[in-house]
Amino acid sequence: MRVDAKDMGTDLKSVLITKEEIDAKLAELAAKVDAEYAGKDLLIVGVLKGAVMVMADLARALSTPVTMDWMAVSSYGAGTQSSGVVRILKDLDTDIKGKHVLIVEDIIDSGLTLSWLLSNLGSREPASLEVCTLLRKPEAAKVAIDVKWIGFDIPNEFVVGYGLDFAEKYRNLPFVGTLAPHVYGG
Ligand SMILES: O=P(O)(O)OC[C@H]1O[C@H](OP(=O)(O)OP(=O)(O)O)[C@H](O)[C@@H]1O
Ligand SMILES: Nc1nc2[nH]cnc2c(=O)[nH]1
Ligand SMILES: [Mg+2]
Repeated sequence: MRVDAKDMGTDLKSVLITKEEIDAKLAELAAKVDAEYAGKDLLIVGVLKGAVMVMADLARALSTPVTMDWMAVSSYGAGTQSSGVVRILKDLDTDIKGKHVLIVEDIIDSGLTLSWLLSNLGSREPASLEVCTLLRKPEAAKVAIDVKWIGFDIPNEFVVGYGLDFAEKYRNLPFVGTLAPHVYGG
């Protein structure tokens, strides 16, 4: 069965990226990651909770054997504005010193979460540290963070689905969509 915007009642405004487009993009990204880490041990680190779907599908699209770990962070801010102050809610289970580490994210928006993660994980002396994100918004393209693999550059709209939530809902949609204004009080 195929879920589309109509199955969401009136909550969704549109489907921005279909499941088929996500699958094709992840296959493309996985081939690049495979090529980069051929013959190396790779640890992929997912940032909870949004990156759960990307981690699960990217990992299965890879030919490279990987180990997987997770971090959960919360960023403080006033209202919807992120301040860049980040707190670790769940740290990695493993020591990454000397390991090849790939951070996997669902979305980079202001880039503050990722900047903080790169500096935090970078200080643990991994052999290498790179980032793969499914989505990137225009704000992030302006900040100087080195993101090696990007799935889709998307417009500055609030998106949900495929791991991304609004008030913890919509994470299990198989596609990425935009919300109708009435859902978020717009
Ligand atoms: O570039 P930024 O402006 O920092 O925003 C991106 C981050 O925000 C979202 O996570 P969130 O903190 O909402 O938690 P979640 O993954 O549990 O939904 C998303 O999954 C990224 O981790
Ligand atoms: N769900 C969701 N979370 C975000 N965090 C930063 N940008 C977004 C977005 O567009 N959607
Ligand atoms: Mg997240």
